[in-house]
Amino acid sequence: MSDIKLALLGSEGAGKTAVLVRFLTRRFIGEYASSANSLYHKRMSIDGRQLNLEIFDSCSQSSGNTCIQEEPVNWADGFVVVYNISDRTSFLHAKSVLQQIKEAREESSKGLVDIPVFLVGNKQDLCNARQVCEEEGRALAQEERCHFQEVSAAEDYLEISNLFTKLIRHVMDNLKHCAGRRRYSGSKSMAKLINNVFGKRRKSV
Ligand SMILES: Nc1nc2c(ncn2[C@@H]2O[C@H](COP(=O)(O)OP(=O)(O)OP(=O)(O)O)[C@@H](O)[C@H]2O)c(=O)[nH]1
Repeated sequence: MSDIKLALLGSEGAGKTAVLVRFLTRRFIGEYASSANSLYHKRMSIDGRQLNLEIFDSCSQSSGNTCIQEEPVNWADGFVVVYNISDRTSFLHAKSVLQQIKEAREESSKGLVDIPVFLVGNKQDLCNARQVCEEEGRALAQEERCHFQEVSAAEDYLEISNLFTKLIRHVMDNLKHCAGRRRYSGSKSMAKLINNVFGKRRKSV
Protein backbone atom coordinates (compact mmCIF):
# COMPACT_ATOMS: atom_id res chain seq x y z
CA MET A 1 0.00 0.00 0.00
CA SER A 2 1.50 3.36 -1.03
CA ASP A 3 0.94 6.55 0.90
CA ILE A 4 0.27 9.60 -1.26
CA LYS A 5 -0.02 13.03 0.26
CA LEU A 6 -1.52 15.96 -1.59
CA ALA A 7 -2.18 19.55 -0.52
CA LEU A 8 -4.82 21.92 -1.93
CA LEU A 9 -3.85 25.58 -1.85
CA GLY A 10 -5.51 28.75 -3.12
CA SER A 11 -7.30 31.85 -1.98
CA GLU A 12 -10.49 32.14 0.06
CA GLY A 13 -13.59 31.01 -1.80
CA ALA A 14 -11.72 29.69 -4.85
CA GLY A 15 -13.51 26.38 -4.35
CA LYS A 16 -10.77 24.15 -2.89
CA THR A 17 -13.17 22.23 -0.64
CA ALA A 18 -15.80 22.01 -3.39
CA VAL A 19 -13.26 20.53 -5.83
CA LEU A 20 -11.97 18.08 -3.26
CA VAL A 21 -15.41 16.99 -2.04
CA ARG A 22 -16.46 16.45 -5.67
CA PHE A 23 -13.48 14.16 -6.17
CA LEU A 24 -14.00 12.26 -2.93
CA THR A 25 -17.80 11.92 -2.93
CA ARG A 26 -18.91 12.78 -6.52
CA ARG A 27 -21.19 15.38 -4.95
CA PHE A 28 -21.31 19.16 -4.95
CA ILE A 29 -22.32 20.66 -1.66
CA GLY A 30 -23.06 24.36 -2.04
CA GLU A 31 -21.81 25.65 1.31
CA TYR A 32 -19.09 24.43 3.63
CA ALA A 33 -19.11 25.61 7.22
CA SER A 34 -15.44 24.80 7.68
CA SER A 35 -13.27 27.43 9.27
CA ALA A 36 -10.27 25.19 9.80
CA ASN A 37 -7.71 23.31 7.77
CA SER A 38 -8.74 19.70 7.18
CA LEU A 39 -7.01 16.46 6.44
CA TYR A 40 -9.05 13.97 4.38
CA HIS A 41 -8.26 10.26 4.06
CA LYS A 42 -9.26 7.91 1.29
CA ARG A 43 -8.22 4.46 0.18
CA MET A 44 -8.33 3.92 -3.53
CA SER A 45 -6.85 1.87 -6.31
CA ILE A 46 -5.12 3.24 -9.41
CA ASP A 47 -3.66 0.99 -12.10
CA GLY A 48 -4.18 -1.97 -9.78
CA ARG A 49 -2.20 -0.38 -6.96
CA GLN A 50 -3.76 0.24 -3.57
CA LEU A 51 -3.21 3.76 -2.31
CA ASN A 52 -3.67 5.41 0.99
CA LEU A 53 -4.49 8.97 0.04
CA GLU A 54 -4.20 11.88 2.45
CA ILE A 55 -5.30 15.28 1.20
CA PHE A 56 -4.75 18.47 3.08
CA ASP A 57 -7.35 21.19 2.40
CA SER A 58 -6.15 24.58 3.54
CA CYS A 59 -8.74 27.01 4.83
CA SER A 60 -8.05 30.69 4.30
CA GLN A 61 -9.99 31.61 7.44
CA SER A 62 -8.04 29.36 9.76
CA SER A 63 -5.91 31.04 12.38
CA GLY A 64 -2.93 29.65 10.48
CA ASN A 65 -1.68 27.88 13.54
CA THR A 66 1.16 25.79 12.48
CA CYS A 67 3.26 22.75 12.93
CA ILE A 68 2.67 19.16 12.31
CA GLN A 69 4.63 16.81 14.47
CA GLU A 70 6.41 15.16 11.57
CA GLU A 71 8.96 17.14 9.59
CA PRO A 72 6.68 19.38 7.52
CA VAL A 73 9.01 19.62 4.58
CA ASN A 74 8.46 15.94 3.86
CA TRP A 75 4.71 16.21 3.91
CA ALA A 76 3.15 16.90 0.47
CA ASP A 77 4.05 14.74 -2.53
CA GLY A 78 1.97 16.91 -4.86
CA PHE A 79 -0.07 20.10 -4.91
CA VAL A 80 -3.37 21.29 -6.37
CA VAL A 81 -3.46 25.09 -6.65
CA VAL A 82 -7.01 26.38 -7.18
CA TYR A 83 -8.22 29.77 -8.41
CA ASN A 84 -11.64 31.08 -9.40
CA ILE A 85 -11.89 32.04 -13.10
CA SER A 86 -14.33 34.84 -12.15
CA ASP A 87 -11.92 36.39 -9.64
CA ARG A 88 -8.64 37.79 -10.94
CA THR A 89 -7.29 38.30 -7.42
CA SER A 90 -7.52 34.57 -6.80
CA PHE A 91 -5.50 33.99 -10.00
CA LEU A 92 -2.78 36.37 -8.81
CA HIS A 93 -2.75 34.56 -5.48
CA ALA A 94 -2.41 31.20 -7.26
CA LYS A 95 0.51 32.65 -9.23
CA SER A 96 2.25 33.62 -6.02
CA VAL A 97 1.61 30.18 -4.48
CA LEU A 98 3.11 28.51 -7.58
CA GLN A 99 6.17 30.70 -7.27
CA GLN A 100 6.57 29.77 -3.60
CA ILE A 101 6.31 26.08 -4.47
CA LYS A 102 8.87 26.53 -7.24
CA GLU A 103 11.30 28.35 -4.95
CA ALA A 104 10.91 25.71 -2.27
CA ARG A 105 11.42 22.99 -4.87
CA GLU A 106 14.57 24.63 -6.21
CA GLU A 107 15.93 25.19 -2.74
CA SER A 108 15.18 21.67 -1.55
CA SER A 109 16.28 19.66 -4.56
CA LYS A 110 18.53 21.90 -6.65
CA GLY A 111 16.18 21.09 -9.55
CA LEU A 112 16.64 17.32 -9.25
CA VAL A 113 13.17 16.51 -7.99
CA ASP A 114 10.01 17.93 -9.53
CA ILE A 115 7.07 18.04 -7.17
CA PRO A 116 3.96 17.47 -9.30
CA VAL A 117 1.61 20.45 -9.29
CA PHE A 118 -1.82 20.94 -10.90
CA LEU A 119 -3.11 24.48 -11.50
CA VAL A 120 -6.92 24.40 -11.50
CA GLY A 121 -9.19 27.20 -12.75
CA ASN A 122 -12.47 26.48 -10.95
CA LYS A 123 -16.03 27.82 -11.46
CA GLN A 124 -15.96 27.34 -15.22
CA ASP A 125 -19.78 27.47 -15.08
CA LEU A 126 -19.45 31.19 -14.23
CA CYS A 127 -17.94 31.93 -17.64
CA ASN A 128 -20.27 34.91 -18.14
CA ALA A 129 -18.45 36.56 -15.21
CA ARG A 130 -15.02 35.35 -16.33
CA GLN A 131 -12.06 37.57 -15.34
CA VAL A 132 -9.26 35.16 -16.26
CA CYS A 133 -9.19 33.64 -19.72
CA GLU A 134 -8.23 30.02 -20.19
CA GLU A 135 -5.10 30.94 -22.17
CA GLU A 136 -3.75 32.93 -19.21
CA GLY A 137 -4.15 29.91 -16.95
CA ARG A 138 -2.47 27.67 -19.50
CA ALA A 139 0.38 30.15 -20.03
CA LEU A 140 0.99 30.41 -16.28
CA ALA A 141 1.05 26.63 -15.97
CA GLN A 142 3.57 26.41 -18.82
CA GLU A 143 5.72 29.06 -17.20
CA GLU A 144 5.66 27.22 -13.88
CA ARG A 145 5.98 23.76 -15.49
CA CYS A 146 2.79 22.36 -14.03
CA HIS A 147 -0.42 20.76 -15.32
CA PHE A 148 -3.49 22.88 -16.01
CA GLN A 149 -7.23 22.29 -16.18
CA GLU A 150 -10.34 24.43 -15.96
CA VAL A 151 -13.23 22.75 -14.12
CA SER A 152 -16.54 23.42 -12.47
CA ALA A 153 -16.91 21.75 -9.10
CA ALA A 154 -20.59 22.67 -9.38
CA GLU A 155 -21.08 20.76 -12.64
CA ASP A 156 -18.23 18.31 -13.32
CA TYR A 157 -17.23 15.09 -11.71
CA LEU A 158 -15.32 13.34 -14.46
CA GLU A 159 -12.86 16.14 -15.22
CA ILE A 160 -12.08 16.59 -11.54
CA SER A 161 -11.66 12.87 -11.01
CA ASN A 162 -9.38 12.68 -14.07
CA LEU A 163 -7.21 15.51 -12.90
CA PHE A 164 -6.65 13.95 -9.48
CA THR A 165 -5.91 10.59 -11.11
CA LYS A 166 -3.38 12.25 -13.42
CA LEU A 167 -1.73 14.04 -10.50
CA ILE A 168 -1.60 10.86 -8.40
CA ARG A 169 -0.02 8.90 -11.29
CA HIS A 170 2.56 11.64 -11.64
CA VAL A 171 3.25 11.54 -7.90
CA MET A 172 3.60 7.74 -8.03
CA ASP A 173 6.14 8.01 -10.88
CA ASN A 174 7.96 10.73 -9.02
CA LEU A 175 8.15 8.72 -5.81
CA LYS A 176 9.44 5.73 -7.77
CA HIS A 177 12.09 7.97 -9.28
CA CYS A 178 13.04 9.26 -5.84
CA ALA A 179 13.09 5.82 -4.20
CA GLY A 180 16.36 5.24 -2.49
CA ARG A 181 16.96 8.94 -2.18
CA ARG A 182 15.54 11.16 0.46
CA ARG A 183 12.23 12.48 -0.95
CA TYR A 184 12.98 16.13 -0.34
CA SER A 185 15.72 17.62 1.70
CA GLY A 186 15.07 20.10 4.48
CA SER A 187 13.88 23.25 2.85
CA LYS A 188 12.96 26.12 5.09
CA SER A 189 10.68 27.68 2.51
CA MET A 190 8.80 24.45 1.80
CA ALA A 191 8.43 23.99 5.54
CA LYS A 192 7.13 27.54 5.76
CA LEU A 193 4.70 26.98 2.88
CA ILE A 194 3.23 23.86 4.49
CA ASN A 195 3.39 25.35 7.94
CA ASN A 196 1.47 28.40 6.77
CA VAL A 197 -1.47 26.27 5.82
CA PHE A 198 -1.28 23.13 7.93
CA GLY A 199 -3.71 22.31 10.73
CA LYS A 200 -4.48 19.11 12.56
CA ARG A 201 -8.18 18.49 11.94
CA ARG A 202 -8.80 15.11 10.33
CA LYS A 203 -11.73 13.96 8.22
CA SER A 204 -12.49 10.61 6.64
CA VAL A 205 -14.61 10.31 3.53
N1 LIG B 1 -20.78 28.52 -9.30
C1 LIG B 1 -19.86 27.80 -8.65
N2 LIG B 1 -19.67 27.97 -7.33
C2 LIG B 1 -18.71 27.23 -6.73
C3 LIG B 1 -17.93 26.29 -7.43
N3 LIG B 1 -17.06 25.74 -6.55
C4 LIG B 1 -17.30 26.29 -5.36
N4 LIG B 1 -18.30 27.19 -5.46
C5 LIG B 1 -18.84 28.02 -4.39
O1 LIG B 1 -17.82 28.91 -3.96
C6 LIG B 1 -17.91 29.11 -2.54
C7 LIG B 1 -16.57 28.78 -1.90
O2 LIG B 1 -16.30 27.40 -2.08
P1 LIG B 1 -15.32 26.61 -1.09
O3 LIG B 1 -15.14 25.25 -1.63
O4 LIG B 1 -15.77 26.75 0.33
O5 LIG B 1 -13.97 27.47 -1.28
P2 LIG B 1 -12.58 27.31 -0.50
O6 LIG B 1 -11.52 27.64 -1.49
O7 LIG B 1 -12.49 25.97 0.14
O8 LIG B 1 -12.70 28.47 0.56
P3 LIG B 1 -11.99 28.63 2.00
O9 LIG B 1 -12.34 27.41 2.81
O10 LIG B 1 -12.59 29.89 2.55
O11 LIG B 1 -10.52 28.78 1.78
C8 LIG B 1 -19.06 28.23 -2.05
O12 LIG B 1 -20.22 29.05 -1.97
C9 LIG B 1 -19.23 27.20 -3.16
O13 LIG B 1 -20.57 26.76 -3.27
C10 LIG B 1 -18.16 26.12 -8.84
O14 LIG B 1 -17.53 25.34 -9.55
N5 LIG B 1 -19.14 26.92 -9.39
